[in-house]
Amino acid sequence: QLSTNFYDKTCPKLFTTVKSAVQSAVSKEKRMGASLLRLHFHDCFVNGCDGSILLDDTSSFTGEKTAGPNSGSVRGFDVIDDIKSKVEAACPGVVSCADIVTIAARDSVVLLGGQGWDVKLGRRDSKTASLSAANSGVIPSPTSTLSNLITRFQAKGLSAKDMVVLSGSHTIGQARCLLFRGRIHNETNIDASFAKTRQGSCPITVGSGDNNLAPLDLQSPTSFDNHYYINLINQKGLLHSDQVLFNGGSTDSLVEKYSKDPNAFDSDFAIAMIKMGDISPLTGSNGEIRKNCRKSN
Ligand code: HEM
Ligand SMILES: [Ca+2]
Repeated sequence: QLSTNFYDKTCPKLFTTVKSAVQSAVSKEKRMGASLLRLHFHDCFVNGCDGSILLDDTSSFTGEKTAGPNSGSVRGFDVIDDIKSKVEAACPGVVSCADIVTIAARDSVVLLGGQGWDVKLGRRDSKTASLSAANSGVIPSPTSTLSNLITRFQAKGLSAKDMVVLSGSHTIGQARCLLFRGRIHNETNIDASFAKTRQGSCPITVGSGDNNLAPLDLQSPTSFDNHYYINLINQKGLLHSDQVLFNGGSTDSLVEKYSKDPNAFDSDFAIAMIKMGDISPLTGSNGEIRKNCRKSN
């Protein structure tokens, strides 16, 4: 029931408003484009794309922000607040926070050199959020096996191919040492000089340098390109969950394809992002249009 023209009459300036706000955020800090893309993923995988991840804790519920996969990790809430206030000024009470996150994710990809796609809109916002839902394992862990990743995505109606192509998001952004320490110190399917370089700012000792950052794509961490797949072929995936996509298993051929064909990556990415954005939206009289993305009306 989502549609690309949902706000054409009610908020004609929506797309230009969001785009210019994302542009100013990304020009201040390129990584923010990655953070906004990831925010959409983590929203959609927990109870659907309903803006639940944006809610602050209240006396009646603890939300998703402090969940394992999100705490100290997801970013971009201030940028969403900024976009929301500009959208509210243009068309008060009309556009959901869930849709703003969807558009901001697309605009981020485009600003960093990706292809873009027509986003479907009409999602409404949840009135609540759940810490336990966000901690229930629906968001895959970076230590996942390949079959685990496939299962997690299948549970959301996404195929193994969608999973491989959406993982290409790791062509931008950063990860913390504590999430790739095991890989760079203990695994053998890793390029030796790459491992050594990463070890330099991520010591083997647990608790030491945990929050030091490294780019998910060593070649071009602020360009949305297909280098992620080329890295995997060269055993330079940063996360365990990255390298499992090219490790002698069923997804090797797709990784090879995207490493050679950036256009196929761009167009399959667009298709998969639209699919991800379709996960269990609230529509009709369900949910609400939040005035403030951090709290229910
Ligand atoms: C396939 C399963 C996936 C796993 C296991 C995974 C895991 C991770 C981890 C561990 C990080 C680093 C977090 C930190 O250091 O705090 C990360 C970052 C990131 N992920 Fe994923 N991810 C997956 C899929 C996706 C998908 C589907 C998207 C988007 C559609 C995505 C977009 C990103 C982006 C853009 C970043 C960098 C964020 C930033 O720099 O702020 N990831 N991911
Ligand atoms: Ca959600």
